Amino acid sequence: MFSKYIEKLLLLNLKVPKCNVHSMSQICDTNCKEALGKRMKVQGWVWAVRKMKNNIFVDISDGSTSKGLQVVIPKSNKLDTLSYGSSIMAEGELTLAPNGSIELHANDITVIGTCDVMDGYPFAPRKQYSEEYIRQYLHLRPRTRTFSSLLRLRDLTSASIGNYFRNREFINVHTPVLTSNDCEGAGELFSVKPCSAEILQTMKKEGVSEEEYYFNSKAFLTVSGQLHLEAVARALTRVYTFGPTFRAENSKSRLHLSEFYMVEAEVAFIDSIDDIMDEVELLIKSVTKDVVEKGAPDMHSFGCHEPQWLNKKFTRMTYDDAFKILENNVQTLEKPATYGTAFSKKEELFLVEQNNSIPIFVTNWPKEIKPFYMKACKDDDSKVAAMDLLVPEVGELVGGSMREDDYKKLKSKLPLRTNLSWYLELRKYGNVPTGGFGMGFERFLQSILGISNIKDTLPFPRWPHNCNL
Ligand SMILES: NC(=O)C[C@H](N)C(=O)O
Repeated sequence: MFSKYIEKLLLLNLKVPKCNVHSMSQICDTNCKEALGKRMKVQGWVWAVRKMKNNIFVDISDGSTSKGLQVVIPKSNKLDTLSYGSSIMAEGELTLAPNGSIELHANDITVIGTCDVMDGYPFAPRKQYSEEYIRQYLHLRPRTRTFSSLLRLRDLTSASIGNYFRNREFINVHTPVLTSNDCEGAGELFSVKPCSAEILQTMKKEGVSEEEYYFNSKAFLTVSGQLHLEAVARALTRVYTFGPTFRAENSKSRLHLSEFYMVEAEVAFIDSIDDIMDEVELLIKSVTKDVVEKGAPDMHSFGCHEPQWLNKKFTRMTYDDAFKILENNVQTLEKPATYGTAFSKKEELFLVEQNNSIPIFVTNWPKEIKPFYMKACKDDDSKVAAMDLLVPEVGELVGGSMREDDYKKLKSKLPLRTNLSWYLELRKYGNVPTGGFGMGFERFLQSILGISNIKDTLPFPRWPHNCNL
């Protein structure tokens, strides 16, 4: 296996690293017999140090895999500055330990960066810490085993989403982060204005508003790439974007972030929301299967299992039917549901729970509570062809709809949105029906990895009053 990796590099015409430093993933994951007896150089951070009678045992990790490598050094070496948390480089021979795993018998260890564990380093080996405790040290959190597993699983999931779309012939489009539109119309925008001294001075001189000077219009951080994606879908047919989106919601809940990544897809030439739901279900199940399979060691060290719904068909029901279920369960819910409003988190979670924890697509929503761009249902003008996917523990994970493609109907909904004339114009030239969806990436990670708090799904979470680090 190990030599196969080298072979692959050579095939790609890439140079095998000269310094002969190998990653833990190359050494531990391949579990290769060929590497045994070879001299290797490794580098990483120390998880734990055990001083025994003749030898010092050091567990190190470079973060490339969930596994650590045990380095064994004769005690005759003077290594006063070696402690957990320090960074080291070790050189020696790879051998098989009595338990069958690979270890490095080092004759040389260099401490690259010391770690004074008495001077505030917040983690000690083999100690369990709560997520809240670890979250206080965002800059050191990647050093913990669980969080480094999370980061690798996040990477794997993100790559798997890219592969899924490629296999399904979707084209990746980078939609802008800076925009002048509020796609969702909910006003949850962060506004952007320049703060360069030079520009500020010019603005003052010219007496122009700070907010509108730079772009000639107000600018915001995007809440969704959908509108731009609709423009590209009317040329490339099947497109997706996967990038950061921002919502100025005043919520510190375990399910909200001010900055989150969203996977959004848009498909042209479709005429039913059912096609969108089929795509969402396939995406979620394919990516989850892939992560469960390829990420097994990290899922194990992270302490999570394959989600129970993975092999079950997702339920589909209308808003009206979901509402009836809520109405019939007033006692359990304490508060009666109000028809024509969005479901509360409690109601969303209840609906999934009573469905044996199988995800539910809720369709045919009252038009008043959904954004302007959604298309009316064919058989009921008071409802829109939209869906929300509700999943266990998280509630709403995906939202999507057929888009209003009738020029006149859309125009009547746009009077207050003069800056969206370009969006309306899409319905004028070679118009086609489109539909699409958006899935919050962090909520997806929460649901497949069983993470209770969304702040533990990405390295540097942003939420109200928290943007210092
Ligand atoms: N692309 C989408 O359909 C997502 C939708 N704009 C939302 O933010 O919920």
